[in-house]
Amino acid sequence: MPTFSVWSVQDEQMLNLLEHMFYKLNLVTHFKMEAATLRQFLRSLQDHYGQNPFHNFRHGFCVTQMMYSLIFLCGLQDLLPPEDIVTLIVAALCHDVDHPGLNNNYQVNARTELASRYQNKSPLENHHCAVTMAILSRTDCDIFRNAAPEQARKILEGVAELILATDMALHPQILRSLQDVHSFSFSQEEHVALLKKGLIKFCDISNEARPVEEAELWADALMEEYFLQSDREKAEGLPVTPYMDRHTVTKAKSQRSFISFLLIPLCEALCQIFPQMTVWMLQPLQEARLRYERQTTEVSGRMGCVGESRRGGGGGVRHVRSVRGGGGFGEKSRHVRSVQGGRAGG
Ligand SMILES: Nc1nc2c(ncn2[C@@H]2O[C@H](COP(=O)(O)O)[C@@H](O)[C@H]2O)c(=O)[nH]1
Repeated sequence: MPTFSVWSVQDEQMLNLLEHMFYKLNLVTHFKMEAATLRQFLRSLQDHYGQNPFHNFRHGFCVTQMMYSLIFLCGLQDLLPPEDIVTLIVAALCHDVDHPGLNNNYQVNARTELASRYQNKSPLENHHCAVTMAILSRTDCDIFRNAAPEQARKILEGVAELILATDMALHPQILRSLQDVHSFSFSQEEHVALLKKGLIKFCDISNEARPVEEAELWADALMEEYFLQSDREKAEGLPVTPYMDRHTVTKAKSQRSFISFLLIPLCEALCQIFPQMTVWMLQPLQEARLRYERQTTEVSGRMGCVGESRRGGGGGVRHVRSVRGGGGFGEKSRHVRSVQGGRAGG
């Protein structure tokens, strides 16, 4: 369940729990996976995840654990074939493998080798796919080695498609398509394809649906990674990603707008298909939004000015201006633009 404590498990335990998920979902039997190969696949993934504050193996584990919870909560095993279930789990597990802790924005602006390799198009997500496929192509890690070749090919294709869908630059487009589906049908291929993208995206960004102590740790880790990136952008004379600047950004405001404008709308679209997500996912998100709203107004009140700031005084005003933009819906449009927008997200 989403209330499971993902921060209390040790590295080795994560491997055991992941293994358990494959067994419990009947994937080992269905795809004739060999126990040693599954273990080696998981260990190799763990080795290939970076040691970043946020984008590390625990994040991969956490996203997979959320997917596992949703599979049970939504009864997906009765609605989708095992090929789709394994695709969802493997994609969740691999979706950020070998993340360098610097997002697509940085890759493009710094003209990194990854950006040029993928012509600035979702460089990180393309890289996560490439590393995933390289690991799965090793005989000792090929968990689909005993599956029918055509079946294995389709699964890998599906995994790649889902990993690519986690580029936040695609968020508005995927969300809109989900919102536009009015009578969802499991017999319509396009509906199911869209649902799978919606599910992995939700799992990827769903930390705030977790209990507050768990969610806060994730938000802190993300802020730390963001601040390290913007420090580096400054040091290298690159454009500073506005929502990563330690001198203007606060966790409460960042989370409040992320939850309001990106996470809740996605969750609501999924709740249309699975109303059982309302109590377990949407309600905790609404509570988290309220908590952050309270935090931002409390700080504003204490400071006796309109905006919250890490620096106070002039920094507060500057932050209000830079986040709100000036227009009535400035905060929303600015956040969506800067997190996803025309520029690379990741
Ligand atoms: N401000 C917040 N941003 C978040 C949060 N959770 C996720 N994110 C952003 O989304 C992407 C997801 O992409 P991935 O690289 O993890 O696949 C992530 O990088 C963040 O930028 C959140 O709680 N708050």
